[in-house]
Amino acid sequence: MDRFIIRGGRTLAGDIEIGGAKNAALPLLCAGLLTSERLVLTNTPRIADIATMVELLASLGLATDTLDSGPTYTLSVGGDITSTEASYDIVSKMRASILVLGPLVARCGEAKVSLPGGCAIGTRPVDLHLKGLEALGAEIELSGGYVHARAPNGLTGARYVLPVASVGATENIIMAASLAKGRTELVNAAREPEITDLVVCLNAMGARIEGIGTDTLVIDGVPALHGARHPIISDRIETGTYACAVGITGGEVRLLGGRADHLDAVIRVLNEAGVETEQQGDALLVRRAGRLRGVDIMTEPYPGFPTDMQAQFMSLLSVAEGASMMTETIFENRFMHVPELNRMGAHINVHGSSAIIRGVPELSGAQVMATDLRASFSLILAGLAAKGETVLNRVYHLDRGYEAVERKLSGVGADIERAS
Ligand SMILES: CC(=O)N[C@H]1[C@@H](OP(=O)(O)OP(=O)(O)OC[C@H]2O[C@@H](n3ccc(=O)[nH]c3=O)[C@H](O)[C@@H]2O)O[C@H](CO)[C@@H](O)[C@@H]1O
Ligand SMILES: C=C(OP(=O)(O)O)C(=O)O
Repeated sequence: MDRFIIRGGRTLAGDIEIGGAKNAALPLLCAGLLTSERLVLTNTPRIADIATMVELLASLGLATDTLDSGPTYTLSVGGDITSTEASYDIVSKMRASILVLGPLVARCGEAKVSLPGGCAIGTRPVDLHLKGLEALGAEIELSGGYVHARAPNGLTGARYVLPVASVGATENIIMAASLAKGRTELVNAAREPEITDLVVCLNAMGARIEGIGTDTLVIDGVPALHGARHPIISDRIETGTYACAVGITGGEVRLLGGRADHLDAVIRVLNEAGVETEQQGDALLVRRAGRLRGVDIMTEPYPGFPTDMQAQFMSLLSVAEGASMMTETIFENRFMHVPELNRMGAHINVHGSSAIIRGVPELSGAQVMATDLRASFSLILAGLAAKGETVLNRVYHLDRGYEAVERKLSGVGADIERAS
C-alpha cells in the first residue's frame, strides 16, 4: 500500500496547476445519463473518484472515452442505458454514486441504487434526496439496503423546500426535474459553485433552469436533453489546500487556475491569519512572509467557510501565534485528524463540535494516517512544516480527490515522495 514520506522545513516557491473540481465533475458525469447524445467534459481531474464514477456509469451501459489526456483531460460520456441498478460494490466505494438516482428515475422511470451508508466524517443520510424525488412523484421503497424508485409515467414538477441546503440532494433534484413534466421550484437549494457549474451544463444540454447561483431554482422540465461540451470549473478546495501549504511553510506560489471568487470565506480567513493572496489574471498568488496568527472559524454552507477546508486550516492554525477556535457545523464526526496532529506535537482540544487550537512553535514528524480525504492532506501540510520526517499511510484516501500531489508539491520545492 502506498505511503508518502515528507521531510519538512522547506519554504515553497513556483507554480502549481489546479485541476478541475472533483465535486463538480462527479454530478456532471451523472448528467450524462440524462441524454442519448454524448456529453463532453473538459478539465476533468485525474483522480480515483472519477475512475469510480466511470466504472459505475459503465455498469449502467454508458461508455466513457478519453478524448485528450494532455494537461487538461477531456472525457466524453454517452451510450444507451442498459441497466438501472447501481450495485453496493460500487456505491459503497463512493457516496457521490447516489447522484445517479435522480437521472435514472427521470430518464428510465425506475432505478435501484444501493444506499451509500455513513462514512468516516458522519452518518450522511440521503433522506432529502428521496423526499425531493417523492415530491416529483417518484414512488420510493427501501429494501435490502437498496433504494427502489419508480415513476412509470414520468416525474411531475412540484414546489419542494429543502429543510437543509444539501449539495447532493439539490443536484439529484435538479437533474430529475430537468426531465419532469411542468415546473419545479426548489427552495433553499444549495448554492455551491459546483451546483452552478451543473446548472450551466444542464442549460447547455437544453434544460430550462433559472435562479442560477441563488437558493431558489426554477426548473421548467423538457421532454429530452441533448449533448453538450462543458468546461469543468477549477477545484476551489484544491486551490484552498495549496494556499494552506504556502501558509504553513511560508514562501510564494502561483496557483494556476485558482479562483478567488469561489473562495471568499477562505481568503478572508487566510488574510486574517497572515497569508496574503492576490488574483493575477487566471492565477491566485499566495504568499506568507510574516508570522501566522490564530483565527476563529465556523464551517457553513456556501458562501460560508467550507467544511472541506476545515482539516487543512487546523494544521495551519496549529503553528499560528495564539489560540484559534474551529467549529464544525456540517458533519458530526469531522475531527478525526486531531489525534494525529496532536501526535505531531499540535495542541488541540475538542469539545463537542468545536476545537480549541493553541498554536505551538513547531511540529515534529511522525508516522500518521487519516480516515478521509481532507484529513489526509491536513497531515501532509503538518508534515511540510514539521521538523524531521513524516510518513503518511493510507494514501488511497488522498488519491480519491487530489491529482499528482507529490509532483505538484515537489515542483514548488517540497521534499515529498511516494513509496510503496
Ligand atoms: C461529492 C460532493 O460534492 N461532496 C460534497 C457534498 O457532500 P454531500 O452532498 O454529501 O453533502 P450535503 O450538502 O448533502 O450534506 C450537508 C449536511 O446535510 C445532511 N444531509 C444531507 C442529505 C440528506 O439527504 N440528509 C441530510 O441530513 C448531511 O448529513 C450533512 O450534515 O457537500 C459537502 C458539504 O459541502 C462536502 O463536504 C462534500 O465534499
Ligand atoms: C467529503 C468529501 O467528499 P465526498 O462527499 O465525496 O465524501 C470531500 O470532498 O471532502
